[in-house]
This record gives sequence, structure tokens and C-alpha cells, in this order.
Amino acid sequence: MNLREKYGIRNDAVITIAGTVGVGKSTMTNALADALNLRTSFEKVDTNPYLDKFYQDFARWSFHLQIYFLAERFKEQKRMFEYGGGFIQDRSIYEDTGIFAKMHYEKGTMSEVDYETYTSLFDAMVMSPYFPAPDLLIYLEGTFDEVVERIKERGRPMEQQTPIEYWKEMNTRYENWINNFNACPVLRLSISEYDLIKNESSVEEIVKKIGNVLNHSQKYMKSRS
Ligand SMILES: Nc1ncnc2c1ncn2[C@@H]1O[C@H](COP(=O)(O)OP(=O)(O)O)[C@@H](O)[C@H]1O
Ligand SMILES: Nc1ncnc2c1ncn2[C@H]1C[C@H](O)[C@@H](COP(=O)(O)O)O1
Repeated sequence: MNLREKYGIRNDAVITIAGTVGVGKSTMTNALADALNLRTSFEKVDTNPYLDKFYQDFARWSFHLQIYFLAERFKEQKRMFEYGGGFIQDRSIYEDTGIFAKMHYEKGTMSEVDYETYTSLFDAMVMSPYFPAPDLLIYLEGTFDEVVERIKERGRPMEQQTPIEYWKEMNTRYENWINNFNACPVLRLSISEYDLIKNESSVEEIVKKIGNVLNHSQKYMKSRS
């Protein structure tokens, strides 16, 4: 019996991994997809035509970047829908609007009219049938120092040049955002409690927690019967 069956997790489950930049979402996505034998849905960073430019000039590129991310996430959402689920997703669409677009608007690096255009497009897309909420959102949390250390260690040049205040602001926003998030069940994991790199077997503990939350979720149980 594999881990997914052992902990009663369905093969059409959609689990999204949320958390601030560098906290370990991609690493977790890969580890869980392997352990549960589910597909992955990643946000592509290397082929993003706006990301580098955006980090050099937020005000000039923030709208373009948000529209690009929205289009990419919509395509991924459609792909997951067409497969009938069975995915681990690296970052939720809820973070684009709830964290990034909002932060740039409130900090003055996205204009009001651009923000309104973006949010109306977002609302129209997210209310479509391609957007059922995921079965579970796993929120990865770490201290600010741990996260900054990981951003440094990963070494993406555009992120190294970004002032530390940007990551601090994002961290604070994430804490508020997750405390108010209610679109689907949430499992919070502290990154100091596991180490997927040095201790591969720690993934089973996480799968067990996922099974517990999913099997207590009404929506999940209802669609099972
Ligand atoms: N469990 C972990 N223990 C130690 N380092 C980790 C762990 N998960 C991720 N990392 C490291 O932290 C950095 C950021 O991880 P990544 O998965 O790319 O984050 P994200 O997708 O959230 O931006 C990478 O250098 C990665 O190797
Ligand atoms: N919606 C977004 N707006 C601005 N920047 C974003 C958005 N989504 C992702 N990003 C950035 C943050 C990182 O530099 C890369 C990849 O994110 P990561 O958390 O490392 O997977 O894209």
C-alpha cells in the first residue's frame, strides 16, 4: 500500500502549497507529488518574460506581471480541471491577489485603475467553473530570518538585489492573509518541524497530517460519497 492509500487520500485530490517567497513551496510540491504519486503544477520562473524587469522597476511592470501570472495560473487551473484533479500545486492563485497585487497597489507601485482592472478580471476568472477551490491549502511558515536565509541560499539574482524591506512587508502580509483565509481547509506547517532535504522520511509525517485534515473536511467527504 502506498502512502496515499495508507492515509486515505484520494487520487483526484488538489492540494495547493502557499507561503512567502523562498519558504520551500517548490521543494514541498516535489516531495508530496512523489510521495502521493500525484501530478505537479508549478509556476514557471525561468520563462517568465516580466519577472526580471519587474524586480528592476516595480511601478513600470507590476500590472504586466500580474496579468501574466493570472493567465498562467488560469491555464494551469484549466489543465488540472481537465485531468479531473490529482495535483500538488506550487502556490495558490489566492496569493496573487491577496498578497502581491494588493501589496503593490497599497505601496503605490500599481495604479488604482490598473488594480481595479486586475481585480475585476481576477474575480471574473475565479468565479468560473474552472475554479473550484482546492481540497486543501498547505501553508508553509517560517521566521523572517529563516526565509531570508533561504532566499539568499537559492541565489536568484533578481531577488538578491531586492531591499530586505520588501520581504519583511511580504512576511507580515502573509501572516495576516492566512489568519483570514477561508476558501478551503488549511494545514499550517512550520518549516522548522521537518527537513525534506536531509530527512526524506519526514514526508510521511506530513502526509499523515494531510490525511487527517482532508478526512475531516466536509466538502472532501461529500464529494467522495
Ligand atoms: N525543508 C527544507 N530544508 C532546508 N532547505 C530547504 C527546505 N525546503 C527548501 N529549502 C531550500 O530553500 C530554498 C527555497 O526553496 P523553494 O522550494 O525554491 O522555495 P519557494 O518555492 O517557496 O520559493 C531552496 O534553496 C531550497 O533548497
Ligand atoms: N503575483 C505575483 N506578483 C509578483 N511577484 C510574484 C507573483 N507570484 C510570484 N512572484 C514572484 C516571487 C518570486 O520572485 C518568484 C517565484 O515565487 P516563489 O515563491 O519563489 O515560487 O515570482
